[in-house]
Amino acid sequence: MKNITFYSRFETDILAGCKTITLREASDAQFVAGDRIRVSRYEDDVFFCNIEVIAVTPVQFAELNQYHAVQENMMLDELKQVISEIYPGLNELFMIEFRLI
Ligand SMILES: CC(=O)Nc1ccn([C@H]2C[C@H](O)[C@@H](CO)O2)c(=O)n1
Repeated sequence: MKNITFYSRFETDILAGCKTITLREASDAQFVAGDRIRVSRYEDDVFFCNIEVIAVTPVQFAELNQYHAVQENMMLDELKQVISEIYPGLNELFMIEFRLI
């Protein structure tokens, strides 16, 4: 089974179903609809759930909007700040939509 990691601070939101997308660089978005993925914490690699990919869609940083913020359970300014810190200067992102399984 494929694997993806999330920073541990997002674990609670994912398990609660409040965070239903993640925005990643191309090398971290090699998934297709229907993939079932093992999810673990980035910091300690502890498994915490499985997800199914609904869709993977290119999105530019400049296009991020309220929809993306709601799906990430963040304010839009906060989301842009988080993305800028993880991927400084990167405009080409991929939105991975997922559901808990
Ligand atoms: C290694 C790595 O990049 N790990 C990541 C990348 C992104 N996230 C989170 C941060 C935001 O909530 C979204 C971005 O859409 O995904 C992460 O947890 N771990």
